[in-house]
Amino acid sequence: MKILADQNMPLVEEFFSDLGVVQRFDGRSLSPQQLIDADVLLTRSVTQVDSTLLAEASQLKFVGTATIGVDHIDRPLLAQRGIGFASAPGCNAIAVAEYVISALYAYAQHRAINLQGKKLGIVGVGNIGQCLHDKLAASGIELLLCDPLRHEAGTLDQHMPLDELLAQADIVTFHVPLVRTGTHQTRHLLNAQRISALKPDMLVINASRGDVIDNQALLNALEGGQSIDLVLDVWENEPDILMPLLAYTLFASVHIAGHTLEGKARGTQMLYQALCNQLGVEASKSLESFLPIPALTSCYAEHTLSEQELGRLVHLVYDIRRDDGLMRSNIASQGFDMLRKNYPPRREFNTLTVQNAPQCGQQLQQLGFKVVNSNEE
Ligand SMILES: NC(=O)c1ccc[n+]([C@@H]2O[C@H](COP(=O)([O-])OP(=O)(O)OC[C@H]3O[C@@H](n4cnc5c(N)ncnc54)[C@H](O)[C@@H]3O)[C@@H](O)[C@H]2O)c1
Ligand SMILES: O=C(O)[C@H](O)[C@H](O)COP(=O)(O)O
Repeated sequence: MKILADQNMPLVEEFFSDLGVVQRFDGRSLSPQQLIDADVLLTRSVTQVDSTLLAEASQLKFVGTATIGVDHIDRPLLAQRGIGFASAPGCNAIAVAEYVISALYAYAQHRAINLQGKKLGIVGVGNIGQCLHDKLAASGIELLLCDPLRHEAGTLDQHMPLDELLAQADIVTFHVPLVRTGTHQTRHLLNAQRISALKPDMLVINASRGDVIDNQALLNALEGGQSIDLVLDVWENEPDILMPLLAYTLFASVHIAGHTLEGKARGTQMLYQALCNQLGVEASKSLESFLPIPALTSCYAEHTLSEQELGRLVHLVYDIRRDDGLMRSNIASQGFDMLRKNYPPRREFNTLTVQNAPQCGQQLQQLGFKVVNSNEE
């Protein structure tokens, strides 16, 4: 069996080599000819899987994308051709939620403000939005939620319509899928009209898909003097992004919010499990055995942590300013895709154990850290 896999997908050989021969490809330049004798295609978000790409793929039995987003896959086409499909829902939800939390603490430090008492609007309360909500539940930040689909389905009581949320929130973060048409279209959800109505100095975070915010309208507003704090991980038209927008961002990154080692590895593991399931073989391998030991595994809290100290702990594991610096300093010389390819290792909060933290243990645990009291060791 020939398994074609994106070169930026980790651990493919470790998981899949017992099932077939693994061959790697460049996700942006995969051609229909490369798929002629492929049985399995494993992609990331940069490959458009459509009728053009699959024109000569007569042997293809399975397509997997090691991502949460599926807007790059023509799923009706796969169903029509009887090709099995799997994505990796939730694989990097923790990573994206922790990206946002790192952004929040860095923003608070930058503006010399407290997050406690601020209102954070979460737009899209699926795997990522819910994970962010749960991590921040004991933070003292007031959480406003917007998800009309969950509200209509009766699974979210606390829903607030988007325009009301934007009027009330101090910070808004987007976690919706990219939907290009229909009643719940998310393309340009934050459009020129909504941008112009934003409260002064509002913090806007986008780690969903670039097209969710009208980038040109945002740039026009900023060039026109509107004051918005911006954290952008995703951009319209990646990798050829609207470069002038970069200068107006507080923190910017190259679509890496989900790229913890754990998040990417979980994506590969989920595709391995789905393919094993389709083939009717046992999925015997697990990612725990493949992940390296983190550099920092434990620290000691002497007393209850203040909000600023909590921020320092968050940034000990992941500081968004590292990624902002990487993008700002290197985008011109290396380009968007090369920075993504060479993204340095990043771990999740639960790789750090905080000892002796009884007073703030609940908040730390909720954020995702491991907590032990000294007398429990
Ligand atoms: N930056 C990154 O690295 C990165 C990583 C992972 C995922 N993503 C993006 O984030 C998106 C969300 O991920 P998820 O795992 O939470 O997906 P999900 O499907 O679990 O949740 C999305 C939620 O958005 C809601 N929604 C849909 N349309 C909406 C609208 N118009 N207004 C408000 N809510 C709406 C849905 O009802 C759903 O609950 C993905 O589709 C992907 O595009 C980005
Ligand atoms: O939808 C997702 O899961 C993310 O956007 C994903 O992490 C994108 O990263 P890529 O697949 O391009 O590496």
